[in-house]
Amino acid sequence: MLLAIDVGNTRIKSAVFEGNTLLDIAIFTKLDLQKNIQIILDLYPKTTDLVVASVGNVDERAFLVWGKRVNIYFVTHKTPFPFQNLYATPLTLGMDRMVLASGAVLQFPKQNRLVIDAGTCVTYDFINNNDNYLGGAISPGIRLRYEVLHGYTANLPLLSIENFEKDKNQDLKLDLIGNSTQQSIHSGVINGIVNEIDGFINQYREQYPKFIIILTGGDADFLAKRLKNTIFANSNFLLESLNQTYQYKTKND
Ligand SMILES: Nc1ncnc2c1ncn2[C@@H]1O[C@H](COP(=O)(O)OP(=O)(O)O)[C@@H](O)[C@H]1O
Ligand SMILES: CC(C)(COP(=O)(O)O)[C@@H](O)C(=O)NCCC(=O)O
Ligand SMILES: [K+]
Repeated sequence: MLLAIDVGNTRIKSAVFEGNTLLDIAIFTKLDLQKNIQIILDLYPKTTDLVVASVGNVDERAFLVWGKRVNIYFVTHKTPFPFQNLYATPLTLGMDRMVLASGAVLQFPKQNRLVIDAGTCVTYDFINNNDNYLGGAISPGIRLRYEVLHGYTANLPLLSIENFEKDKNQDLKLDLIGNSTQQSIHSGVINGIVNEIDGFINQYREQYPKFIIILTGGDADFLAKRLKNTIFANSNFLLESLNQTYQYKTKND
């Protein structure tokens, strides 16, 4: 059994795998890291490997306490990946984006792929049908958008997706024309991000008529329902990709 750990900028996501089968998931913050890993390893004593990919500021040493019990592997730029990295600054490419690209290549062979990860940031990653990683884009995620509007102005309140869902009584429809400060902010953040993602997809389509789209990250389900483009959301894609990247590395070392 393998425990995959994805350290993002907001949360830590972890999953236990038996081969390719995902058995369990746990999401927690950095403060609860030690406690939660201990709980998972006690629940799944057959875990032999712990694989970590991080873009957050968690010290690698936090994991080493389990070094006697399991093999610990940190995914790095030296890890073998199933694609050629054409990013002009490959060493600054986020480890999460590399793992997503890896999962896209391993799960969807021989096609153009666009991976959209809506987490702290929204990241776009494009890997073409020759398995060349080309790059993509980075923009602020939903929570970040709400927070900067409040943090960098004198008069805007701090709102969130939770206010939005409560205010709108889970209604999927969001007014284009916000008729209050609150509704204007929700329109700007939610309509803004939805239009951004649909707009990106449409622009990619002008250059690449055919590609598959993978939408993942903490806001994937929320966004998938609202996009004009039909997209299958898989919140676990990064964790699944981490498991597959480790299997690929084991075969190619
Ligand atoms: N319980 C939660 N705590 C924090 N963010 C959440 C939660 N549920 C959903 N989200 C959304 O998920 C996003 C963070 O996604 P996530 O994939 O965990 O980010 P990261 O990988 O950058 O840590 C936030 O923008 C927020 O809107
Ligand atoms: C862009 C990111 C901050 C996204 O982080 P996340 O939203 O997944 O927490 C991360 O992938 C990162 O630190 N990247 C380094 C820069 C780059 O990928 O070019
Ligand atoms: K992201």
